[in-house]
Amino acid sequence: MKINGTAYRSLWRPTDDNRSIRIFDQTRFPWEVEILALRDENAVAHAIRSMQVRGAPLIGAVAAYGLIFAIQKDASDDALKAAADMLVETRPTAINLRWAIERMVKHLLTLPVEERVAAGYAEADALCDEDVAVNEAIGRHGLELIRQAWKAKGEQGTVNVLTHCNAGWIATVDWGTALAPIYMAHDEGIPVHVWVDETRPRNQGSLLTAFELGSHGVAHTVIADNAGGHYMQAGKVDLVIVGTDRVTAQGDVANKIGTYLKALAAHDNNVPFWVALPSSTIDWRVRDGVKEIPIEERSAEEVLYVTGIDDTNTPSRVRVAPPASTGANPAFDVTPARLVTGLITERGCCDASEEGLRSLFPLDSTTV
Ligand SMILES: CSC[C@H]1O[C@H](OP(=O)(O)O)[C@H](O)[C@@H]1O
Repeated sequence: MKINGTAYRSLWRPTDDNRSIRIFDQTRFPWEVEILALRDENAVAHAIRSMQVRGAPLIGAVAAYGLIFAIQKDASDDALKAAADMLVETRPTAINLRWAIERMVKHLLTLPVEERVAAGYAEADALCDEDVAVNEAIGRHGLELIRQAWKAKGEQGTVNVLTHCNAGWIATVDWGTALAPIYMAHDEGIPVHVWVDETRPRNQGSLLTAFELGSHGVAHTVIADNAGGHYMQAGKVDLVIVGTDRVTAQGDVANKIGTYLKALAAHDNNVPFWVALPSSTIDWRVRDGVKEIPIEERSAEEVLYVTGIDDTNTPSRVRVAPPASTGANPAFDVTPARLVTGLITERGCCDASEEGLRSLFPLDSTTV
């Protein structure tokens, strides 16, 4: 997608330095567009932990290259597995990280040591290209939902979509998941408006989703996380589309903290609640998301402080709780499948259930 009229992916290999990758430092958005060069697995691990790079599919893709940076030094089985373990541990909830690393390790272990670096770059490049194609397909399938909402309104007014956190192109290699249908609807001329949950505590909504939508010219309004239910009650939300970090075999959805509360409000107000995901986000090995999905606990400082810029455009960080107060910061929650209208995948839309998922991804077509 574009930033200031220039087309980018959120991750790329520069032609003049092909043993490195480039990413945006997403902690600087929207105030600055800072590009980081990564050429070492420890720098990749730091970028993921510190959320310079974030978003389930994107952290998987970046970690894939981090694995190659490690085996450039030592491509032995033990070194490969040690680097894989280190990178997988950087963030526990998004299954795409583990999926990408396991895909790379499985491929590289079949090869002689001397072939692993070149083959690794080829596999990571392929993984990125696949992510772009998959997300474009998600966009096309999700676009149909927005078209239906537009028709249901007699093609009058606007289609109002609420989204939580950032599941846009900067959360993936390109296009995004939840935002891909919105971009396509906008480009098709459907008047779409997005309610953007600010998404405390790191404000991926107000800082990243609003930045993305504004860059693409999509109408949007930033709202407090707690306002979504109010707008649903007022009939101002036609559908909710969010991303996800892990979907279980029975359709439970892990996503940014606050998603569960949005799903409850949507269910109470009969607002369709859709979750957009590539199949790399399905974890076929777990069923009960509430019991089985590890929820990342991040620093309480992310809750106790807010980061932004002051009126002099100076980056600032202000405390929003008494000095003596402690905080807690679970980064994700799990929405039970019963609250999910459906899943938007690269192969189409399906119910949030094992039957629904298997209708699109039969057992023989997936790695269990
Ligand atoms: C397309 S995956 C986006 C998903 O990842 C985000 O988490 P984080 O910003 O912490 O990496 C959020 O849960 C989004 O829904």
